[in-house]
Amino acid sequence: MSAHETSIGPISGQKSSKAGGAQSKCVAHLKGQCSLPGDKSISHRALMLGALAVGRTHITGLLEGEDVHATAAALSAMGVGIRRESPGQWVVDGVGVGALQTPDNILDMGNSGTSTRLLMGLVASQPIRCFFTGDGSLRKRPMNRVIAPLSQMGAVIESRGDGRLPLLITGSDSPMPIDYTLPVASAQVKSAILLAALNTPGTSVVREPKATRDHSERMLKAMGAQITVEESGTGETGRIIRITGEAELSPVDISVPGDISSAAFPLVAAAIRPGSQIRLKGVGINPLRAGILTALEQMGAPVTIENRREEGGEPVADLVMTGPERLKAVTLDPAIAPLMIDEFPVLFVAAACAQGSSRFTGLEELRVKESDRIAAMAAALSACGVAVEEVPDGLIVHGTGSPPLGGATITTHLDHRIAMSALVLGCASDRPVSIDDAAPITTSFPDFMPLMNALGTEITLL
Ligand SMILES: O=C(O)C1=C[C@@H](OP(=O)(O)O)[C@@H](O)[C@H](O)C1
Ligand SMILES: C=C(OP(=O)(O)O)C(=O)O
Repeated sequence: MSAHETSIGPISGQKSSKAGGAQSKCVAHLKGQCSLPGDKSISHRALMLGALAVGRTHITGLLEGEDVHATAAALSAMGVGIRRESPGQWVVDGVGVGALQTPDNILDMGNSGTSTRLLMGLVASQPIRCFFTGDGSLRKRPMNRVIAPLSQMGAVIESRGDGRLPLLITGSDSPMPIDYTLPVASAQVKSAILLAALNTPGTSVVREPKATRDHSERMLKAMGAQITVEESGTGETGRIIRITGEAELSPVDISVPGDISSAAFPLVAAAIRPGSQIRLKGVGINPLRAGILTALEQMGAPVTIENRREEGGEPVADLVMTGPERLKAVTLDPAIAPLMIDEFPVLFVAAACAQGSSRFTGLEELRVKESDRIAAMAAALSACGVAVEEVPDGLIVHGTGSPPLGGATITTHLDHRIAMSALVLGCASDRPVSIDDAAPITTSFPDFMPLMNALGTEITLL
């Protein structure tokens, strides 16, 4: 078996599912309990930091979606031994910081922004060269946000000219530490710099004006990196992260919690069907990811948090949602945006079923995700009879408190979150809601349909 293979065959970041649509019908309510697939952000980091550790990392609960496969395939192509032992159980034989090899082919990152930006960071401070490309969605996404700091650290990055994939990155053999203030609230940019800093002499500093998910910092600390996190005291939630390079990371066993971004779909489906009662077991509730819980509470659908515990340095709990008689409209504080950035499309669905006008702003980042999620959801909701107003940095959703009309086929634009949000909308609409392409769902939540249907939804492939 070559280094690029696992016991289940070659690791590939390519889509395996056939294109085809799906449809969701109105159901009375959702009932039951389930566990969610592993957190996507933590899964990427477990593979990458495992790859840089000296020795063997055991991972349980790894998300086996296409985005995480893209990360595994790229690391494998760079000489890291990665093996799948059984569902969710993976072993990574780390090569140590600074010991990755130039892959012998282009790295296809599929649909995954996190894989691309974090791996660019990893490559930036090592004397290797990688070509990165991706699917039609990823090739439209902005990479200048990582190209700028990584170039300052010494990497040479050639892109198509507009800072988009495909690009070629030549890592530096004498990288320089950086003191960098993030111009956008982005955990991907922060993590790219932290990964580059690991093989850079001296101390690098990342200043984030608004706190973003801190999975990289937590895992780096657990593996023995010299990293400190300080509140910046600038009024907002800012932080200053300092990391000292030429590090040696020690492997740790990583248990990946359930993904709160995936949990948002059954939570909202239950919230829009009165009388629903669901329990989602073992979901990560890192405070920098848990904005969806605050938002749903403000809409009159509080989540009960039970059995709180800590697993692998991350807070975890069981989440119980009881579908309320009616949902209230909300004007959400824009400060919450980084704490639930990927959950907005499905929160817009909750707002469509609420009584009154909800206002969501501070969401300019949603326009540069797998699709322009503000435009895509505005189109989806209005096609289903919901009045919306698009603003440059957000969406106003005029809910009437009665079920949306539905009856439309929604264009998913290669975006898993648009696909799943539209299917959640169908659970509470007068007429079925269809999507043109269900394949993107496998990027983050391959078991979405069976899991949702076990809770009572009626979602079928077309
Ligand atoms: O760091 C991560 O794992 C992620 C950060 C977020 O992106 P940004 O950093 O672009 O906000 C999020 O949207 C993405 O799904 C995962
Ligand atoms: C934005 C997302 O992922 P990525 O940036 O990794 O493509 C997402 O999962 O919603």
